[in-house]
Amino acid sequence: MVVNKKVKLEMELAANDSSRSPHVLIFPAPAQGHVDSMLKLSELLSLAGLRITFLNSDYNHNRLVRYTDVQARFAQYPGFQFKTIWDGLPNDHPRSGHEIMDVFDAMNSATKPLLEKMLTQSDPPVNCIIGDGIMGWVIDVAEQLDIPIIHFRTIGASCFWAYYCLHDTIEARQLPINGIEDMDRLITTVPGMETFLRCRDLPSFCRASDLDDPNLRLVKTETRQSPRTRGLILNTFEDLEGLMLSQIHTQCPNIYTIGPIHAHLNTRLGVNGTETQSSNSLWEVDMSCISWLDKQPPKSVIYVSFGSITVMTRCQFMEFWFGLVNSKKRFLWVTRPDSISGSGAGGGEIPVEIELGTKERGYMVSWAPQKEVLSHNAVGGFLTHSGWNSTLESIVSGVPMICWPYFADQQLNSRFVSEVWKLGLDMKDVCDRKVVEKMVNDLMVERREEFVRSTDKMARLAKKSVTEGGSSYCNLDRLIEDIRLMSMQSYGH
Ligand SMILES: O=c1ccn([C@@H]2O[C@H](COP(=O)(O)OP(=O)(O)O[C@H]3O[C@H](CO)[C@@H](O)[C@H](O)[C@H]3O)[C@@H](O)[C@H]2O)c(=O)[nH]1
Ligand SMILES: C[C@H]1CC[C@@H]2C(C(=O)O)=CO[C@@H](O)[C@@H]21
Repeated sequence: MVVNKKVKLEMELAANDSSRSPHVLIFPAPAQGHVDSMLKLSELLSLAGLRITFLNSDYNHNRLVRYTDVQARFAQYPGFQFKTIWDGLPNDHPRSGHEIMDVFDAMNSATKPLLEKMLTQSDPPVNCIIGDGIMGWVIDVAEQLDIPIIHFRTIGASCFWAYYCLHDTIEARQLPINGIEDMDRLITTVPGMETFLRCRDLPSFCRASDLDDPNLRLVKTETRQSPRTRGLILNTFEDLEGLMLSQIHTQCPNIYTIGPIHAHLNTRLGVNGTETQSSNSLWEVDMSCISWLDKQPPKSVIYVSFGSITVMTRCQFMEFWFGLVNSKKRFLWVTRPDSISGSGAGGGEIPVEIELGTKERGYMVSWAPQKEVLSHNAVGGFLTHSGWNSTLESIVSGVPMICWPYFADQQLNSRFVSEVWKLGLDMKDVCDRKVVEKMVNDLMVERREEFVRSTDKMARLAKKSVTEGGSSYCNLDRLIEDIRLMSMQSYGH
């Protein structure tokens, strides 16, 4: 965006006058990975003096205030406020596993009219909306009320691009996938990924045999909405996803890569990554694992966590458990109370060798301070579901990964981790104790040096991007300037 001298002067004046500074509504999809990164964006913009309303679902907000200090933390920003809205689901809906997908239809019908009303009545008026890129319907509301809107998509650029190309992939009849035998076929319709993207690496929704599957339709259609907005914010950095970003650029000319956002926030707050991180968790954080880690030798522990949505069967859980114990490596494992599905969820007999091995070398918690764990000196590997935030947090901490993707973008992220960035191993579509044992040993011992070379390098690049003069640092400054400019144009609205 080109800013002339007069506008620049007005912007500077507005920046010094908080009552004139832009009022931005930030609205994430109601899930941990979205709330966390968009709250971090809110803090970054609050630090720059913008007035922020963070719109959270009632359900998640109750959990956020119960388990964190967000209210006290954000009270230091006079222009910041929380507002809440109904996500359209009953309170007892699980909101985990594949059932999380119910929220998108529910929001479209129940939340949309509530948002319209809230925006119409907002005092001060909202000058700019930063909406979650998976909820395209917010653009309709913004357009109707003539409010500028920017998208924030919380997944990586590579998955965004694969979603964007779904129309072409379907048109070229490369989907649907024809059964298990077809999983290793190369997909050639995503420019930049022709040589390594197999059917099994496509986002999980592409596994549907029916091309009208509502989840496939959701990601395909919503991704194509972003060019309607004033810009696209992505939690990534140039050195990681430059090639895919240049592809996206052909469709969305105004991209702001500002990630890794957790590291970026640390830079702007002037704290280093080793200090205790403030939490935006929707679960109670169990800090006891840090004292346990303090007693373990350097780089000896594999950290195991499958994020906030993954659900697995009891049988899969036991394969992981046996694999970890049999690897003879130390492990710290996050097992959310709602993470085991099906008839075995209530528990069962635990073989004695598993119990003993865990007592000797393992530690389990229901929710960990993940960023702190990953930057702890005792942690040498991460067995992850490849959620985008976890992937970035591991990259910043220089920790190699074993990927066991569950759904959505995770199947694609894990391919990039193993095949493109060489930051670890991909265990997708397999859940077998022998494979777990072997991969843990490969990551922690046999192939350690090779992975550490790449993880160290990428960690350095990630940190560089969020230090003054780095690409993400400059892009955030540009975003702030553009929001000020956009808002000036919409004053009087
Ligand atoms: O014990 C834990 C476990 C996780 N986390 C945090 O929870 C977040 C999890 O986010 P992510 O790794 O992205 O996984 P999901 O919670 O599964 O996130 C959803 O949202 C992401 C962003 O869109 C997508 O990439 C994922 O596929 C999708 O499942 C991370 O910041 C973790 O640090 C903790 O703090 N403690
Ligand atoms: C529940 C998932 C469906 C798609 C969303 C998403 C995206 O923006 O594509 C990423 O992970 C999820 O949390 C959402």
